[in-house]
Amino acid sequence: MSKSRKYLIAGNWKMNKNASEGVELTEDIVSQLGNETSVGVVICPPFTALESVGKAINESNIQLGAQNMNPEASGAYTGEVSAEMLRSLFVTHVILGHSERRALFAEDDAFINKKVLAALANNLKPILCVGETLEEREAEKTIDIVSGQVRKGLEGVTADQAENLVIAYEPVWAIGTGKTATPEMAQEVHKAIRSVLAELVGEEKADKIRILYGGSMKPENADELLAQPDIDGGLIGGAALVARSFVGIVEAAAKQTS
Ligand SMILES: O=C[C@H](O)COP(=O)(O)O
Repeated sequence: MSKSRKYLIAGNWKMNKNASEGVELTEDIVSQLGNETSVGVVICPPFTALESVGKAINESNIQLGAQNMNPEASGAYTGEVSAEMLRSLFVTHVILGHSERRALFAEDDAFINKKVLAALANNLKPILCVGETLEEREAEKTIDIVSGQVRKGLEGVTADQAENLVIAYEPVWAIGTGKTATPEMAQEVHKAIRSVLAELVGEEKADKIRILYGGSMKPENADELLAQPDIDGGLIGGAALVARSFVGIVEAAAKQTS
């Protein structure tokens, strides 16, 4: 059964690929994807490869995403990059609040919220990442944790801005571990996220927001995950670094829509 929401497959390269390696991978993805337009595709390379990858996707339907940004417009923030700087490189999406940034760089919900608001104010589509740790899952706190992250991350977002939002549910214990949430486990959380979104921006708008799954997604498990009613795509880490795997996941999404 096809959904009204267009699937979105986003590749998060994390700290992998320099500029020339990024171009090589992108060219491979572009040639394997051909004219696929039924699925939205975003590639999120490191900052240093944004410009060259942006040129390599120029003629294709692929969009460009960044992996982070600072909420301030400019100033003395050594090492940081602003929304406007990303826009100047034709970036359309930005991953915010990834669990690696929360855990390794101490980003909290309030800071992530500032970034979400700054991204939206600058016409960037935030991909807000949420997800529970293994300890939280075992303590049966998953829905509370994830709902809280969505509420705090989206504080101040208006219903009019909702169409530009993307949420990614990434159970921390499934990231880069080869362990995937079962489709049923993921669907339960995605459904809960959609009801929080409905509370925040109304049911009609919430129905249009894409909620991606992330955590060891690959062509072999993509069909089942993407078939779930509230899973609208994937945020792909490891499998996005291999053109065939990444394109395989896009093809799985395309199959769902046909
Ligand atoms: O942003 C992507 C996620 O962290 C998933 O990474 P993974 O596919 O390597 O598990």
